Amino acid sequence: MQQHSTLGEFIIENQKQFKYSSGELSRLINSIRLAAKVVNHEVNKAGLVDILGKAGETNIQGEDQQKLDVYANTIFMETLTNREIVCGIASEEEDDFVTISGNDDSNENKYVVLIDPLDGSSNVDVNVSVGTIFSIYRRVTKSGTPVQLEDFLQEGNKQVAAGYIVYGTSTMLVFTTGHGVNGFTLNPAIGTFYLSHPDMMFPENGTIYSINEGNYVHFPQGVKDYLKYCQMEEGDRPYTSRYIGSLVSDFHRNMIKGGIYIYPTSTKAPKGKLRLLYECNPMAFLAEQAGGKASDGYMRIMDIKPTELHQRVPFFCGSTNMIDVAERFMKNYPATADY
Ligand SMILES: O=P(O)(O)OC[C@H]1O[C@](O)(COP(=O)(O)O)[C@@H](O)[C@@H]1O
Ligand SMILES: [Mg+2]
Ligand SMILES: [Mg+2]
Repeated sequence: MQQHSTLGEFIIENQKQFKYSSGELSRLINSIRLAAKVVNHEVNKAGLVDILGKAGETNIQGEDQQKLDVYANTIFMETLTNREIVCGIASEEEDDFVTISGNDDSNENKYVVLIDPLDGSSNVDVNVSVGTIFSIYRRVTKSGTPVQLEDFLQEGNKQVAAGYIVYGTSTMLVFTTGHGVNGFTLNPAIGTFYLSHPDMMFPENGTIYSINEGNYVHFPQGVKDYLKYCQMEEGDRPYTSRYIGSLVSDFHRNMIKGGIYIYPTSTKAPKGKLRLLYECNPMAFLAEQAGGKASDGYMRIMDIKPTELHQRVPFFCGSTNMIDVAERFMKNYPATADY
């Protein structure tokens, strides 16, 4: 595909590659593109409008919702609902999944979307890059009937598409439909996404590690051992520590430069912090499509059978050789998280 073609052209050009290509998935990705532009507009002027700070509510995970969490959630929910292209949506900011029924109460649409409307919430007020993460599945229950929990609790290896938007120095939409990973940069002057990063690939090796070392004393021994390994004077080590605190932004940097992101279990978070369905599975799909790897330190993230909508898992994601080494340290000790 010729570089700098628009996202719209790319979608039309590649539609025939899309599994079950009936145009529905294209319309769905186009709607995510639209919602991304609306949210981007608000993020870019966050200090000027009343969108900073806490919303005064907590979500089902007991986290204080930021105003931008709520705003982004509303925009993505409305954009996807109004276009009647999905039969159900699950979101970090919604307690339960939302059934989208058509005018006649049934819904022939075949896709469900799982979304983290605003990723990196702790960075919103301090003007550090944040993102949105999405994951798309075909429903498994009969179309025309109300969507069920089982339509959302599918293994990551069943995803038909996944991606993220990073609202950073530039705004990019990066996604996969199972045929590689492509990145599109928004030209804010004309509101159009252009193909700027075709066929993105994780370097097999990297020298960057991303982890919140402030939790070091609470980490499992395998993680402590791996961090010591990263910091030793040997070969291409010590590695460089880089941690933005927005999964999307840390992942994006590591995919371009080579690196590993780890959010492990800890005595404070025995199952880890990140959510399997709308954070780890979509990033794992992208990582694998970009020649990288994603696990919980022991098993492939996308083979984990989900049991709850907001379940958390430990997350190791990045350059293949770095994940292999980290897993070798983890496998010296029994897994602590069970699901
Ligand atoms: O502040 P911590 O504990 O290091 O956690 C940071 C991690 O939590 C997250 O902010 C969780 O995502 P949300 O902001 O969507 O809740 C990740 O983006 C990030 O990598
Ligand atoms: Mg998140
Ligand atoms: Mg979030």
